[in-house]
Amino acid sequence: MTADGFYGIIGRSESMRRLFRLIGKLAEDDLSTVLIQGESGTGKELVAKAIHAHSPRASHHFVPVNCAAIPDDLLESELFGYTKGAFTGAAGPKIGRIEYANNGSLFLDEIGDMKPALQAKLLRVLQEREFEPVGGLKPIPVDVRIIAATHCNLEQMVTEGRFREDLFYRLSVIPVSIPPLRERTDDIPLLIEHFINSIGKNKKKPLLGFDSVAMQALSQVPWRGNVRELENLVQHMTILHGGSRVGYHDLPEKYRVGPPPIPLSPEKEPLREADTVSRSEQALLCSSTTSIPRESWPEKGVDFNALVNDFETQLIVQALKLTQGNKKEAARLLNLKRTTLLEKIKKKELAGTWLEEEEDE
Ligand SMILES: Nc1ncnc2c1ncn2[C@@H]1O[C@H](COP(=O)(O)OP(=O)(O)OP(=O)(O)O)[C@@H](O)[C@H]1O
Repeated sequence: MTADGFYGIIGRSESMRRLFRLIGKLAEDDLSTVLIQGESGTGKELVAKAIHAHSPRASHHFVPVNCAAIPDDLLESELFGYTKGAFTGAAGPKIGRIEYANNGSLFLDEIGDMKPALQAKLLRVLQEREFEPVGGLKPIPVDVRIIAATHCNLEQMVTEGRFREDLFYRLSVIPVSIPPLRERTDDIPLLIEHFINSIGKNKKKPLLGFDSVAMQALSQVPWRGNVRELENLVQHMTILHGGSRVGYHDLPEKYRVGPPPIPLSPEKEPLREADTVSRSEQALLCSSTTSIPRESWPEKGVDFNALVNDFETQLIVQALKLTQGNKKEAARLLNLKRTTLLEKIKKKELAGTWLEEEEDE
């Protein structure tokens, strides 16, 4: 496990750290079947690959099969293979993916889409550790670890009679659940940095980053497509804004949720990853102006000046919003001299587009 992830799975949030520890444990018992559950784009295939790579099976094949992408009538021969003459067109025998995965791992993605007849055949592989190819009579022994994944609620499908109960229990010996991205927004800055580097590697003008206002907005997005959606956004922004830094107004409309968030700080330099983490920790502190719970204090302490500066910025922006940009009135609300307020606005470079649009007294 590195500071930022595990086998290429990026994440530092508590839920992801728990997941990495679980994957580590799974390596100790490399026969048990694993069922990975998570919304689309949460990284189920990455997790399956990490389980394989961390296990004693790592030097053998990791064989992925997407049960939803292969037509029903082909899936059986893809998985189990066939003998010569098994059906019209079977001019010779063909090894199936189960046999190809012998001593390694078979990753059955979208297992919820598997038809009942095949579910029964798969159950046999799990119970007997052998199978018959299509058209074959002789069972072939196989030593394969099955890792299944689904975005469906398989338990519910069992209740509705759409998935075999016995197979469900066989598969879910070790259930692994990947949380959706909206429940681990702490990981967003780290993931963005990772994608900026990987997408920008071969680009003349890689993206320089996202400013703190854009980053704040992204932490409020529901991310229905999870990490895949975030990766696509970084790709999209690299094409449009390569060589510069993405601001709130550069984001596609669906990511500009609500009014422009109040900037955490007016700094202009690119947001480094380490800063990003402390900024989010600091934002948490900023939201509580009177008392700060003990557990919210970052281990390495806080940047007092930056926090006070951020809070001052928030107050000024709020006053300006309340007064529709009337600086005289905002100064009155803040009990500041008008000239003091003007100086602060200038120093903080707060004249963002939304402020400029407002009427100056
Ligand atoms: N934690 C992560 N760190 C780095 N990249 C990630 C992470 N999670 C997902 N990705 C990337 O997001 C994309 C989608 O991941 P993956 O295919 O593993 O998701 P999935 O849950 O299997 O999706 P689906 O259910 O749609 O098949 C991939 O490009 C993957 O590399």
